[in-house]
Amino acid sequence: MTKRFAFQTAPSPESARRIAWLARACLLAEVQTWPKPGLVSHIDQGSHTDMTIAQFVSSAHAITPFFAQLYEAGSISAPLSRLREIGLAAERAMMDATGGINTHRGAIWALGLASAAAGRRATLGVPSACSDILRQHWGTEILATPPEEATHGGRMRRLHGAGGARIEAGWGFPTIRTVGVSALRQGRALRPGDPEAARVQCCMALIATLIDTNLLYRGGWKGLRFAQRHARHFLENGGVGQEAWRQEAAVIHSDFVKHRLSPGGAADGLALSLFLDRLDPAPPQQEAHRIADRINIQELDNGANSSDFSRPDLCGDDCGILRR
Ligand SMILES: CC(C)(COP(=O)(O)OP(=O)(O)OC[C@H]1O[C@@H](n2cnc3c(N)ncnc32)[C@H](O)[C@@H]1O)[C@@H](O)C(=O)NCCC(=O)NCCS
Ligand SMILES: Nc1ncnc2c1ncn2[C@@H]1O[C@H](COP(=O)(O)OP(=O)(O)OP(=O)(O)O)[C@@H](O)[C@H]1O
Repeated sequence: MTKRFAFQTAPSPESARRIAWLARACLLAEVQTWPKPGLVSHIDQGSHTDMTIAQFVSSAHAITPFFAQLYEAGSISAPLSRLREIGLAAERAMMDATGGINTHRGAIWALGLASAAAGRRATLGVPSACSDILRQHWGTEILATPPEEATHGGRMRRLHGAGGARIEAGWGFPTIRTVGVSALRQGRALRPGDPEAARVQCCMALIATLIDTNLLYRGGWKGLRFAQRHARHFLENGGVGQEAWRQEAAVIHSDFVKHRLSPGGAADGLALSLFLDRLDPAPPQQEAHRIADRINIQELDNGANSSDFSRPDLCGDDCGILRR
């Protein structure tokens, strides 16, 4: 008999809010990670002259309610066209919050679809991974959607045949699941008690593996290979298990900045890895390194039970992501 989750009917608005808080916590944890090669953080702007951490924080807060909407839409099996409407509204909120800077477009897409899948799973009451639910319910529609013409990703698809964020989502995030989430858990095992180190390990593993359309756009194949080689070298030398891991990662960060390289796909992948790590069950052999298989209601509440997503008194880490 199939093992069932606690709720098998329509999930509650409270569950939708918790998913949204979790998504926001993952976005804030991503940006508050240093050194991430070429990327914006609380320490510096990386390879970006037009983005600061303040914009990422404002953007994360502005888009939070849309993850709840996507969860609710997923719970009633809304078609991709409906998810798209909500996703585009989230993009507009992001642009309003940042003064027209694209901070989280890829993240809205990835965490948004994962939120919808979590809603669908809650209604079905099955123990499947959200990424499997995404692939089974919306994968075909996602893969059939023509690539955007005007975006960097669309151009990279035409020029280089790179699949980018759309293909990764359509297949149920295979790279994020197999590389990102595993590296996060490996990082925790290498440096227990240092969650930032685990996030750096995850980011490096994704840079080493993804065909990141941001890297391709800014650096062409040469830039992408340069980035992958440096990240691979870091991991082969022991990753965050090295004594001087932070200094090593900082040198790579400076090299990326020198070449204006920015692995935005890996940044989004880090946020999504944190999200899926909390939502999807771990393979049995990794169980020992897991803190929670599913959302821990107590921890998520963390003193915040308001339905107002914009409350300034909430630090944003309602899920304890930064402490794990
Ligand atoms: C598909 C999206 C990502 C736009 O397509 P685009 O061609 O611009 O994708 P592109 O490959 O450039 O990626 C956009 C962002 O994804 C990230 N990314 C880049 N490469 C990768 C990769 N290999 N894997 C995962 N993410 C990646 C980067 O942050 C990048 O900036 C998406 O923004 C979109 O279609 N939005 C419309 C709203 C929608 O349909 N939403 C659905 C529900 S949320
Ligand atoms: N911490 C981060 N630092 C930088 N980029 C990030 C970070 N987190 C996510 N990203 C992603 O990287 C992308 C930004 O990259 P980039 O600035 O190259 O794209 P763009 O704004 O589309 O292009 P450009 O600024 O070159 O015109 C965003 O889509 C965002 O999703």
